Amino acid sequence: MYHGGIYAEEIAGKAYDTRLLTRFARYVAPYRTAITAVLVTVPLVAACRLAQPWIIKLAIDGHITTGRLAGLEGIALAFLAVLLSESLLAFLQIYLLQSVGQRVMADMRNELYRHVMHLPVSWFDRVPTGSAVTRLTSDVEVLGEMFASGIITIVGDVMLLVGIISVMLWMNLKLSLVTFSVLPLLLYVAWAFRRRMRQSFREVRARLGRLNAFLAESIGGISIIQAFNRERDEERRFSDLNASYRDANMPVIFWDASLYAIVEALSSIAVALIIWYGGGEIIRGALTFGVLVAFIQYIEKFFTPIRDLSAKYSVMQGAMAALERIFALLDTPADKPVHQAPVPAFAEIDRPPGETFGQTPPLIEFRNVSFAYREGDNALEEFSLVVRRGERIALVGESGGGKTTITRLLTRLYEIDRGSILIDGIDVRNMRGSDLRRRIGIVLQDPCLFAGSIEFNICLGDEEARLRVRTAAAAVGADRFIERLPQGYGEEVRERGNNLSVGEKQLISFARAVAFDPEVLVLDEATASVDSASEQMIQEGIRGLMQGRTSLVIAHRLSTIQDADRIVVVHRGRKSEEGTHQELMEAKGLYYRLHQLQFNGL
Ligand SMILES: Nc1ncnc2c1ncn2[C@@H]1O[C@H](COP(=O)(O)OP(=O)(O)OP(=O)(O)O)[C@@H](O)[C@H]1O
Repeated sequence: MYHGGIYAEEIAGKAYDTRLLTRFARYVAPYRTAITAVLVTVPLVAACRLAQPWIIKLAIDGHITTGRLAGLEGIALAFLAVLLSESLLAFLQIYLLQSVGQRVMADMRNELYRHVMHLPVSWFDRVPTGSAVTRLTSDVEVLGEMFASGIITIVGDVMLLVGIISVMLWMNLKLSLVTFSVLPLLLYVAWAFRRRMRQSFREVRARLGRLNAFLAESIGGISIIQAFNRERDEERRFSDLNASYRDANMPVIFWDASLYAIVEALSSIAVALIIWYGGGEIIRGALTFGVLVAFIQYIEKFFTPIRDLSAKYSVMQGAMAALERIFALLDTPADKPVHQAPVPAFAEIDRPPGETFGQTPPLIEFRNVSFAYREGDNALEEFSLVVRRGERIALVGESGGGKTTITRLLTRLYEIDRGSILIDGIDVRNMRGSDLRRRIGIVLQDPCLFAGSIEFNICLGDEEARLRVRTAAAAVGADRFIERLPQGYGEEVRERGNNLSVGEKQLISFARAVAFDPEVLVLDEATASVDSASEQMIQEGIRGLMQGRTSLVIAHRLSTIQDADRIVVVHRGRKSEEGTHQELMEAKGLYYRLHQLQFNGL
């Protein structure tokens, strides 16, 4: 009797919204045959339920009280047939409804996942991961609940209620009015209690959210918790949150149980009224015994759907809220559009006098690029950089200077606000995201590994890259450790690569970049310190990685970039210096100071 469940959050809105349901109908349309079959069963089930008390009335008035045995078996058989038909039809209805529900949910999850995969990275900055996961899981689940106990069953309940009221009125007007005298109270109780429960549900939902967030964080950070002996403390905090969640559930249980009890009591009162009034009528000869029994049965069939209607209404409200959120997510524009309006091409850009590149444009050019993650807080300001084919460029500077931002803009994970970024003289906004990213390989600071084999982690399922897995691993020197593993390239990587060392994870991510054979390589050097043997292994890997490629390296250890073609110092979103190691050391500027700091601790 715990209707509405944890999905009853944010229930305030409509229980029926034509716009949302029309759009939702598109997902149900492929299963229209099953839905039509369900729609046929709905009135039939209602008719079976309606017929049972009527058949009992016929048996009592026509045979039992008159002592006429002939024909009684026929009536008993008819009763049995109606009961069996009802069971069979109800089975069909529930089975079909729920299986369509599961199929629709699976389709929606697929569509949502496909969509989320193409959303711009900036969207994930705004929306917490947990919220995106909720859309794909519990929000979709609510729609399943709508199938199981919403929409169509409501239609069946309403049909049954209208049927019962009509039959009662037709059988005996006065007796019906006596029965219906408890109705206003029943309706009031059902709605008032349901409203209280909704308020309590909201609290339950909020506290469950807090509990889940805490769990995710503490399980994710278990090694830190254990390393700092925080287990006891964490247990206490969890226990408090758990108790608060338990307590929030108490009012819900109270109102639910009360509603159940009160509806039962009211239905008993209605039966008592019928026995009292109907009994008198029978004695006076104004009513038959069969009608009285039928009335008592109808009352039982009448109260249950009324009690459940309010719960079903909550399910519908929850479903409308879920649909609203799901469609809002689907309407978030995916991947950045390829700009149709002319973005200035290489030849059209105003250049300062004296600057020429001849006929061939450089491979990469940042031209006066400005960008802000948050309005008014520029992470990059008027940044310009030219990278020629085959060059090895190092980006250095203090933390938070904007180095990573430069690489994100180049791969169009974020859109620039002003200026332009050109590749081979073509503005990246005129290129398709997928084409652009095929040309640029990226190695992130934190090597991201997925559950699957080492081979899968190198090629990520791409067929072309799969052919290059072994040569790529060999190029970065990852083959040595992979071949020592019991399963070699088939060795399973556990969650986030927990069974591999930091250096090994790095090498796999290098091999991945090589396997995709990009023209340009962007490498965000890891800041994590590894022992000197691993360090040497990684440096060798990096050399293999950059072999014959144009590269842009974000360097945290200046020792690794002294032979770069050019070093660019990024400071507070601007380019503050540019030159070779030798030139910058001689200039005695920011680079020189960073160098002194790292090597001499000055
Ligand atoms: N997703 C984001 N949303 C909002 N602000 C961000 C985001 N990513 C970075 N920033 C901010 O932008 C600025 C530049 O960050 P960026 O990551 O480019 O620096 P960085 O030079 O790469 O630093 P590090 O060397 O520590 O990696 C910082 O002030 C940072 O706080």
